[in-house]
Parts: sequence; C-alpha cells; structure tokens
Amino acid sequence: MFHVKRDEEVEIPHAPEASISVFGNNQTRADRYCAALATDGVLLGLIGPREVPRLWERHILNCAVLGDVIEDAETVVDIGSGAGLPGIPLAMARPDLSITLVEPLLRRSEFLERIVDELELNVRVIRGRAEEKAVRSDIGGADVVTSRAVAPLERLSKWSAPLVRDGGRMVAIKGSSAAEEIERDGEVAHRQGIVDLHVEQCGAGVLDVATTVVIGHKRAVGGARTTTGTQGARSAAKRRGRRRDRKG
Ligand SMILES: C[S@@+](CC[C@H](N)C(=O)[O-])C[C@H]1O[C@@H](n2cnc3c(N)ncnc32)[C@H](O)[C@@H]1O
Repeated sequence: MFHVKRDEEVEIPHAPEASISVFGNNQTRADRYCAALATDGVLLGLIGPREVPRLWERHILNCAVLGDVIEDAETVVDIGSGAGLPGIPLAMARPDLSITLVEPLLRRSEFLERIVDELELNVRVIRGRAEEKAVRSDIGGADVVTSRAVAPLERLSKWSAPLVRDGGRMVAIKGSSAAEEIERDGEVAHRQGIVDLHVEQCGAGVLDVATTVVIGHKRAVGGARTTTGTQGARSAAKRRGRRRDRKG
C-alpha cells in the first residue's frame, strides 16, 4: 500500500469478531483501510492519534452500519467525507451501492482517491463543496445523502436537499444532540424540502453503542414520497437478518 509510515511502527487494532458480520467477504479490505487510517491517516492529520485504538468501534463499524437504513443498489453521496467516513466503510459493507464522496480539501481527497484505488472500491471521489453548482449538477438526484460531523442540520439540509432526488433521504450521523437539533433546525430543513425528520439507531446487535442517525425525506413535488418510514424499517430488519446469516 502507499504507507508514509510502515505498519510495523504502529499498533494496528484488530477487528472485533462482529466485524465479519458487517463486511463479509470484504473484511480484508476493511482491515487494510483500518491500517491506512492508523498510519497515513494519522500522519496526514486526518485522524487523531488517540482515535487509533478505537478505530473499529467509533469509526469504521460505527459508519458501516449506516447500511441498515439504505435500500438495495441505491446511489449514495457522502458529503464532507474527510478520511472516508462514513462513505468508505459503507462501500465495503454494501458493495451493491454506488457511492460518491465529496470532499473539498486536497490532502483529504487525494487520500480518498488512493484508498479507493488500492482497495478497488466502486466509489467515485469528487473534490469540491456540497453546495457548489458544479457538484450539484454532477451528482444531483442521488437516492441518499449521508454525512458525519460536517455541519449542524440547518446547513446540512441546505447542502443535502439539492443533491437528493424527490422522495430520497438525507441521513446524518449525529450524537446525543440529535433530537435537540431536529427541534432547533427542523423548520429550516422543512423550508429546504427535507421533511419528516426523525431519529433512528443503526447497528444494534453489532455495536455496544448503536449509531444515532437523523433521517429526513425530500418532499416530492405534489407532496408524495416514494419511501415510507415503514419501508425503511422493513429494510433495516432485512439487513439485520442478513448479518445474522453471515455470522452463521
Ligand atoms: C470534521 S470533518 C468530518 C470528516 C468525516 N465525515 C468524519 O466523520 O470523520 C468535516 C469534513 O467536512 C468537510 N467539509 C466542510 N465543509 C464542506 C462542504 N461545504 N462540502 C463538503 N464537505 C465539507 C471538511 O473538509 C472535512 O473534511
């Protein structure tokens, strides 16, 4: 791989047992991604050195389980990917998805290009800002826009809405402040056409602490939505079932 720092000089954390139920055949790729984050990711300043021991639970798996709320073969745009979170773990956990990463900073987008190339992932990297006209016209109309630690819901909804097709979803990983943010920014999101904002948990049964996400639907012209909350819940249950099958 392209390590600036060799693996032997760094303690690369081992994947927890549950990881195989998330990544299946892509577990080796996930291991290599973890090693890249722990070495080059830290050296390039994309990941704090103190995060290394908890790369799996707090970053890689925490992001990969987002697949619980994403339907088969959907197109996903991950805005503000940084070192590839959540887009890269999601791509490894769900090879059926078509994923585009949007990241404005040169060093980060170069790191992403190299990861995608080395791991041979079905992922496109775009260097730019989510709100830029060129980015919108290039990748607008996605089924889902994801993000983690990029901006408050108010700004996220302004950036995400133009990238999502009518009836698609904005899925933002948020922490314990999720409900408060909905309360505070729900009105602005609504004005952007992002409606039905609610909190869901992903990865229950895999992670000790499930990943909290805020989901909103892009209001279709005429008010109809193509994906209902019930469909979403059904899909999550299906996904959890598949994870159990992989575990054997
Ligand atoms: C705190 S980092 C989070 C990175 C990653 N999502 C994670 O969870 O580790 C925020 C990222 O958002 C990117 N960003 C900031 N403004 C953006 C914008 N308008 N469009 C796309 N990305 C943006 C930054 O360059 C940075 O990489």
